[in-house]
Amino acid sequence: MADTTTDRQDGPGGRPDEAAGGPAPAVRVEGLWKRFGEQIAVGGIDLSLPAGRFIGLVGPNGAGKTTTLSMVTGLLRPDQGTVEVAGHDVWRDPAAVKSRIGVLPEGLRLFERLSGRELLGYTGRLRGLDGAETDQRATQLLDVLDLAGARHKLVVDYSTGMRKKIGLAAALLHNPEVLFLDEPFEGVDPVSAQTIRGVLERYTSSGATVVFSSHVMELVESLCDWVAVMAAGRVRAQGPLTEVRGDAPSLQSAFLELVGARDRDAAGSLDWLGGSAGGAAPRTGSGPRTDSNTDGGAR
Ligand SMILES: Nc1ncnc2c1ncn2[C@@H]1O[C@H](COP(=O)(O)OP(=O)(O)OP(=O)(O)O)[C@@H](O)[C@H]1O
Repeated sequence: MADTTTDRQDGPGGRPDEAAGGPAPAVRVEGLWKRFGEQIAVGGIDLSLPAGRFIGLVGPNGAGKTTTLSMVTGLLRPDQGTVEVAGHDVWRDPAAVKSRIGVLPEGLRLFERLSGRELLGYTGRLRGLDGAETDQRATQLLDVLDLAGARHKLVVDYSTGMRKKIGLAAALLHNPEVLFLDEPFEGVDPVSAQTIRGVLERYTSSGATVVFSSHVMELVESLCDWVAVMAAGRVRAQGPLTEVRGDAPSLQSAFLELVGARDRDAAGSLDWLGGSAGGAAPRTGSGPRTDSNTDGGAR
């Protein structure tokens, strides 16, 4: 399992000078801590995420991904540690960082009473873009993200997937250097997921950086060329995808091993759940069920 940031693998957005130690990392985190009462959400992590990559931040529920992304993007103050994004200290120079990043946070809050088009117009003004530029970019983003037909609909009436897409459009409008996405594909149908994917690939191919969190290993494996694995508030591995995966048959297997979940057979104890093994007889009537199955049928 690797912890390297310099050994470039082929993938979208590759920069040849990186291997020579060229550009600064997109994100550098040192000794980052966050506690909520007794709970250590993030326990002193170091991260160095290279620029120009498609980076996946993965980990089981409660691993500390959202807390980390919130601290990295200036939404949550760390207890300890430093964060630099695009060479600027997030907590000492927040304006410099915020002008260079786009964020699609978890539990995205939007201005619900604006239409999608108005939301982008407002975002453009907040970002200091001139009207004509905002108009052009907004029209293109709405079109590419298949929201043109819903541009006059109020955001409050958007579906989950539409909200993700308008949030992504708002995060991309000012063409940030680094884009942070917390679970961007959650609740998104396969067609919209493909659209989002295309937009992100286009974005990284011009040298920009995407950092996104996800639980879906297949997705991370197919999209990312660099991954960081978190569990219980710590970073278990970080590096090029191929190195983190190592000899494992898939990122999923490597992930289960890294987070220590391989031997868990929690479902085995639920022997009352579902049918019996070997194709249970369908339940009929209201009589008692006979469970001859003793190995759980869940494996
Ligand atoms: N505001 C909060 N108050 C108290 N505890 C919190 C708070 N935010 C997060 N935590 C705790 O910190 C830990 C890390 O949570 P976090 O949301 O960062 O994990 P995650 O990896 O994003 O999880 P998931 O994949 O389920 O979204 C969890 O134990 C969580 O309960």
